[in-house]
Amino acid sequence: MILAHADQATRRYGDVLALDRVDLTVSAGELVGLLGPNGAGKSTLINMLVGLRRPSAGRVELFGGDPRRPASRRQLGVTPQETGLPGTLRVGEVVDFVAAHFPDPVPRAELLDRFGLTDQEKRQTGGLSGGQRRRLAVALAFVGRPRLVVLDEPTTGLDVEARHTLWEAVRSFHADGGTVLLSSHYLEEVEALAQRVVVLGQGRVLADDTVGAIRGIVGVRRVSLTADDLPALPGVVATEHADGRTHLLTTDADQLVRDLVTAGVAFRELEVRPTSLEEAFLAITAQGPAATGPTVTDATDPAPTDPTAAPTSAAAGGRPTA
Ligand SMILES: Nc1ncnc2c1ncn2[C@@H]1O[C@H](COP(=O)(O)OP(=O)(O)OP(=O)(O)O)[C@@H](O)[C@H]1O
Repeated sequence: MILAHADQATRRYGDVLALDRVDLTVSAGELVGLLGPNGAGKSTLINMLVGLRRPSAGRVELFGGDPRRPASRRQLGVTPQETGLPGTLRVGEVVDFVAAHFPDPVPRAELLDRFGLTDQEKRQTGGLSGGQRRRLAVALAFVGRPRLVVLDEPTTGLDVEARHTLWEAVRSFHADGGTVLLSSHYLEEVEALAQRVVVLGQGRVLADDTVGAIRGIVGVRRVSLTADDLPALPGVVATEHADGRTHLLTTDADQLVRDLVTAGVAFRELEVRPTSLEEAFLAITAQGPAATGPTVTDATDPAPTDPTAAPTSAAAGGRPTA
């Protein structure tokens, strides 16, 4: 059963094309990670799916209806990127206030325990730390026993322990049959939680598949070496320089090494290793519509334009992204 659906959803803010014909389907029981750099369109997509924004073109559906209708949102729990809490209310009171809107809410003590907030129950929310406030905002998405929870960067500002507590809560919700869509900058978060990852870049879906499949399809390798001078080399997705070493990201490490030898490069300490999901993700993003990898430094080669190049086929190899 499809719980949330975007069909060619497009959103403009004035001249800014924030989302460009995005297709996304979230089915019951899935835990989907939405990954993308700043400004990729994650919040815009989430806000449209939960009824906070209207698409400029295309269609969005929640539980088979218009997300802007309250009836469509009854079984939804949301934590937007930014939330305001009434500063003078105590944590327990805020939970009770939200719980009062639902027929069968999670008991206060159980919810606070699940999110590591038991010790804060009697404190006014205005006196909480940023991380505690964030945890409370996320906890509130679960209070009404929703079928679908949508979390926009839920762990921003949380320390490692708080992040792990929150992951456990999300996992247990999912294990009990809940459906989750969460956006994140943290790749380890998506790897730790999600079965499926949708990569957004510049308002487009660049890839939609399992974490493993995306890494496999992209197949980016990191070729590290020390060399005084490097010519332009084909097949290099991105180049980084650090501590006197050059790191070349490529989808064909064997060919790159052959090219280095053919070009007569006097390299030392050559090392080839697989990349993390983060590097694979950056490689996909770097080859999005305008080829602007967010943290890839000093890309010396233009992104390949060959439509069969690996990152493009990452999109084609996954679920339909056109
Ligand atoms: N209300 C708005 N008015 C004008 N432009 C907007 C508005 N909201 C978002 N945008 C623009 O739309 C694009 C997508 O923004 P969005 O917040 O959806 O990205 P994001 O992937 O959630 O980014 P981040 O990771 O930084 O939260 C950006 O270029 C942003 O500047």
